[in-house]
Formats: sequence, structure tokens, C-alpha cells
Amino acid sequence: MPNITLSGVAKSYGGGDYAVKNLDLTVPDGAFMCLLGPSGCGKTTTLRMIAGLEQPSAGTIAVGDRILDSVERGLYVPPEKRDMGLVFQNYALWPHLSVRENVEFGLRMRKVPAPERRARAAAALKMVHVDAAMERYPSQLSGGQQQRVALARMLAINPTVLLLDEPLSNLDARLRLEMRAELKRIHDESGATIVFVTHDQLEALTMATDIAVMNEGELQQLAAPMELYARPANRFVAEFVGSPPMAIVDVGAAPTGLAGSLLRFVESRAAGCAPAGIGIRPEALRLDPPPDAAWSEEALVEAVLPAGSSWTVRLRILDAELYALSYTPVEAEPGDTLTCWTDQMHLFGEGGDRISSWDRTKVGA
Ligand SMILES: Nc1ncnc2c1ncn2[C@@H]1O[C@H](COP(=O)(O)OP(=O)(O)OP(=O)(O)O)[C@@H](O)[C@H]1O
Repeated sequence: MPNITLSGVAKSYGGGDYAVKNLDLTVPDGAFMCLLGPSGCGKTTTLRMIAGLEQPSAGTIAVGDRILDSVERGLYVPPEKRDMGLVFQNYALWPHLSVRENVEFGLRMRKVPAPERRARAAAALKMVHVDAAMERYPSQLSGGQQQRVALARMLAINPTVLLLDEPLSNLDARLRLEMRAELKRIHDESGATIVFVTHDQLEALTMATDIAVMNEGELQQLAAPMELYARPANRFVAEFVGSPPMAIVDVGAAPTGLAGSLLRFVESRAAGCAPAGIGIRPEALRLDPPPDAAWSEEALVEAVLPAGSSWTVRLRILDAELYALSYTPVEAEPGDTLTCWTDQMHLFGEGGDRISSWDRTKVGA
């Protein structure tokens, strides 16, 4: 299956507001692409346009040379002729069909002979761990089980493109983790192209080969997960990807407090650089002894949040609130003072774009 290409795609549901604005996006053949962004940013609309469930208001959608939508040329290919498997959050199973019959339904429509149908449905249900409930009806299943049946229904068809809209949202934490690994395995083994909508940055970071971050209908950045994390294009991406989030300290015209000391620190290393914001990721805010006392700041502990193998500490340094993520126990109480320091910073310009990143171990990154 060739690449899926969206060129200049926009969608308005009427009323002048655009849910998706001038989107150029290529989903490479075999990619696991996550569309990531906050609620209402246009992810679902984009996925529905790729599926053919919504028609764009402008632009072109193509798979290789085959045009699926072209507003300019008046072309539109309906969903059933796109050969794409869909699983949406509202996984509409047929209530009057058993789990097995639901999964077999798509195969029956494709005229797959009965014995093969049974075998493929059973294998797909086993993959999502609902094979024990094969003869039950959807109303007798939990929400999470229904969601997995919807996944199995799509997997049984073996489509070359899978379009998934928050398909793991109803699962508990453990099952979610299991299904993420399972989806990754399915992707690796099938070679299918997957487009996956999520607002959960961890889900995107753990599964995707490529992440398209969207905000207010616009693409903010398209990159591989680690690239996105290490070199966010702008403040929006920097703050959206990563948990706890990156703290960005604003540098005013006459910076005081932490902003002033960070700026002096930046200036001593990057002459002529005038950032409007300085970002520090929690894991880069260090609580161990600094290599240079001049780098350190006194921080007031506001909260310590232990999580078994890591400790998140909310700190206040003068006028700024920051998080530190430590993998060694933090024996501090709210109200205590800790010395912290950093050797990694992201510098953002006036408009919010990242102008550079500084990492003591990789100078010039
Ligand atoms: N059928 C519709 N009619 C009118 N407006 C719509 C329709 N569907 C979506 N919208 C609007 O388009 C914008 C984008 O919605 P969309 O569902 O694509 O976002 P999303 O990022 O998937 O959000 P969520 O994660 O909440 O599903 C929102 O402002 C939404 O209110």
C-alpha cells in the first residue's frame, strides 16, 4: 500500500470555523502514525476524512496515485471502496449478533467461506483476549470487552490500512498497556499502515513511528517520537508532550527572579541568544549535587509525589513553578528547601518557536 497523502486539506462544518486548516500530511507506507492533540484539535475529523466518512471542504486526499478526495476536481470515493479498517471510540457492535457473529460479519460481507471465517474470527478474538466470551451478546460484555471485540472485528479483515480513534480509551491501565504492546506487534507483523488518534501523549510516544501533533486544527509538528521529545518545534509541543510537563519560564524585558538567573546562565554560554522563554524538562531539573555551584538555585518544595520507582517533586523557585523527576528517593517535605540545577534547556523565541536547545553533554544540539 503506498503513502497516504493529505494536501491542503481543510474542513469546516459550517459557520466559518475550521476544524482542520490547510493540512499537509504524508502517512508513509507501513507507518504507525499517531494524530496527537488536545480535545477538539481536529484529530477525529482528520481520521474521518481519511476514512471517507467526512468530505473535506478543500484539498486532496490520495493513496499513492489514487485520489480519494479532491474538492477541486469533484472526486469522492466512499468509505467501502477505500479498503481501510476502522475502529472508532463508539464501537457500534450489532446488538442482535453474538461476539463471534459480530467479528465474522465483515468476513461474511467479503464472501469469505464459513470455515475460514470461523478460524479468522477465533484467532482475532484470541488476540484481544475475548475468545472466552465468543457466544455472548454485546450487552453481556463490559465496555472494555466491547472495545476489544471492535478491534477484533477490524483485525479479522486484515486491512492494509487501520484507522483507529482512541480504541483503548475504555480499557483499564493494565489492559491498555497490554493492548499497546499488542498493537505494536500487530503493526510489526502485518506491515499495515496505522493511523491512530489519541490525546494521550504517552500512548503516542510508546506506539508510534511518527507523531503528528495538532492544535486548533493546525499541524504543529510531524516527527518521530524521540525527535519530538528532544526537539519540540514550539512551546505548544514542548508543553503537550512529556509528563509531568516541561516548565517554561518566561523571560520579560527586564527579567528578574529565576528568569533572570537562567538568562544570565544562557548568555554565558550562547552569546547573542535572546530567548523569550526557557524550558526545562522535569528529568533535567536535577537534585543531586551540581558540578558547579554557580549553576544551582534554591527551591522550595511544594509537594513530593512518590510513584514507586520515581519521585516527582513540585518546586517553587522565586516566581516560577517547576517539576523535578527523580529516580532516587527524595526525602523532603513540603516547606523544605532543596538545591537544584540543570544542564539541559530549550530556548523559545517571541512567537513560541524553539530557537535552540542546550545540553551540556551535547553542546550545539
Ligand atoms: N459533526 C460536527 N459538526 C459540527 N462541528 C463539529 C463536528 N464534528 C466536530 N466538530 C468540531 O470540530 C472541531 C474538531 O473536532 P474533532 O472531533 O475533530 O476534534 P478531536 O481533536 O478529535 O477531539 P476529541 O479528542 O475531543 O474527539 C471541534 O471544535 C468540534 O466541535
